[in-house]
Amino acid sequence: MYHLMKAIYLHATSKEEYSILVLGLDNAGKTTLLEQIKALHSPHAHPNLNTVPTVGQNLSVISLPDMYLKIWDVGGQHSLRGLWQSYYASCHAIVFVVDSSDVGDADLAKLAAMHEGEEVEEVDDGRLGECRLVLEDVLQHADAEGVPLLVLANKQDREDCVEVVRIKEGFVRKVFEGEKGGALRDSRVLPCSALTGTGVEEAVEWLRSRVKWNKEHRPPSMR
Ligand SMILES: Nc1nc2c(ncn2[C@@H]2O[C@H](COP(=O)(O)OP(=O)(O)OP(=O)(O)O)[C@@H](O)[C@H]2O)c(=O)[nH]1
Ligand SMILES: [Mg+2]
Repeated sequence: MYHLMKAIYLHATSKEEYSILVLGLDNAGKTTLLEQIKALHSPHAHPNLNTVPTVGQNLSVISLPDMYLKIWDVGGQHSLRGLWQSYYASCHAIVFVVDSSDVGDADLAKLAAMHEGEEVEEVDDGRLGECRLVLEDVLQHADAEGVPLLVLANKQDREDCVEVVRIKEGFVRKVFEGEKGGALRDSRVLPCSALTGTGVEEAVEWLRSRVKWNKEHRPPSMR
C-alpha cells in the first residue's frame, strides 16, 4: 500500500523535463538571455546583467506549470565550439542567438544576391557569414537531427541593429536553403533584447510548445 501511495504521489508531483541548448557566437547575448529567463521565472530574483565571457557552461532549471526546462548556456568563443556537439543528443530544442548589431555594413539584399551566386562587389557582412557557417555546422550534425530550432535576433534595443526580417532573409533562409541546413525541422526566428527582457517570454513560450510537440521523437525525462 505504501509503495502504491508513493507511486501515485510521485506521479502527481513530478513533471516532464526538457533540455534546451543555447548556442551562438561569442558576445551574442546567451548568458544575458539565461539571466533574464531565470529572473522571469523566480519571483524575487534580479537578473545579473554584468556577464563575462563564458568559459564552459551555465545551467539553470526553470519551472513552468507543466514542465521543467533545463537550460544549458555554453561558451561561444571559437575554441569552445568543439564542445557543443556533446550536448546535441540529449537536447530537446536549440536556441541560436544572433547579435543583430554585429552584421557589418552589409546591405542584406546584396548579401542575399551574393549567396545566390550573382556577381556583387565585396560586402562586409560583419559576423553574419561566421554565424551562417557555425549554424550550418550545428544543423548538419547527426545528433541534432530534427531538433526544433529557435533563432533569436538579439540586441533589438540597439539603434544599430538590423530588423528581424533582415536576419531571416539574409541569414536564416540561406542556411535552410543550403544543402547543409536542409533537413526538416520545426524552426522560428524571433526578435528579442536579452538586456531589457523584451521578447524573452515569447521565446520561452515557443520552446515550451515545440518541445511538447516533438516529444515522440525526443521524449522528456521525469523529475
Ligand atoms: N544592447 C544589448 N546588449 C546586450 C544584449 N544582450 C547581451 N548584450 C551585451 O552583450 C555582451 C555579451 O553578452 P553575453 O550574454 O555575455 O554574451 P554570450 O553570448 O554569453 O558570450 P560568450 O559567453 O562569450 O559566448 C554583454 O556586454 C551584454 O550586456 C541585448 O539584448 N542588448
Ligand atoms: Mg556567455
